[in-house]
Amino acid sequence: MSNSSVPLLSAHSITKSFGPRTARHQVLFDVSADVHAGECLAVIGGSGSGKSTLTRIMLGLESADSGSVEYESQSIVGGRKSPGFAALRRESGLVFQDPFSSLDPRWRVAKSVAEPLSLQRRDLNNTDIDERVAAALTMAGLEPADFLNRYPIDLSGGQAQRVVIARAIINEPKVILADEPMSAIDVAARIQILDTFAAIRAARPSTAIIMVSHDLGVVQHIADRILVLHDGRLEETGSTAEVLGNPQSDYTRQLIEAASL
Ligand SMILES: Nc1ncnc2c1ncn2[C@@H]1O[C@H](COP(=O)(O)OP(=O)(O)OP(=O)(O)O)[C@@H](O)[C@H]1O
Repeated sequence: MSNSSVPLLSAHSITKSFGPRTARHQVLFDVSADVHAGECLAVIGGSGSGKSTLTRIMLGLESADSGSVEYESQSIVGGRKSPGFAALRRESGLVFQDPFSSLDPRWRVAKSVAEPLSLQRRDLNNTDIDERVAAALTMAGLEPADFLNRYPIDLSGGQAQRVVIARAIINEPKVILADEPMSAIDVAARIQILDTFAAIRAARPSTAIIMVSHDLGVVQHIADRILVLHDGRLEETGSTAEVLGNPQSDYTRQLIEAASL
């Protein structure tokens, strides 16, 4: 983990509501969060506690009602007009729960993985792109020769998620959001997804990962720090050892007990 005290990505006092003006439903209440280069931050909490909403706001995929978000000390609030937004878009990778909804069923794996690179790096020729696609697939634990020409329909859920991860890392992002990346994958294949994140961290130690997860076993394995959300409020945050070993709130204790760690 980086020693830098300036976070790579930080959100301050975020509030967010959904629904029409007459029936607003507030889902985040003054939540602050940050992640440093090289750090894996896990965001945990019960269903509907606001984990996805908070992390989507941090990655500029959703706007907050109030509060601020900064990427490399530059605001991303206001979308494309803000100074940090384009850099964050360019330098982030996204992995969601259902890999098949992230892949175009008409595209072979090679094209899906290459697309973000082809869009951003017009200077690269096809040989460079092919090499980087092969390297990303290999980092994701997939043998390029076996997978480059497959369509999504020819992939298991775990393989499809590793293709999505290869696509997410092809541009060497500084930050990766992984929102429940294992919950739609069968248990036997989850370890390979975890191994993929471990390989990314080993190969690119300055990459920050924000992982939303219900699975405290996974969190215990991969996270440096944990942020606990409870009904849209920050319950506690601390190192993985502190939060899991010595939780400060009853709510966190209940989550840990339910996970039988
Ligand atoms: N686009 C939306 N429109 C309306 N309500 C939304 C929207 N997105 C999220 N919500 C609501 O906001 C609340 C928080 O949702 P969010 O997905 O952030 O929680 P979560 O902690 O990630 O939940 P889960 O673990 O079940 O995925 C929920 O009540 C959800 O129904």
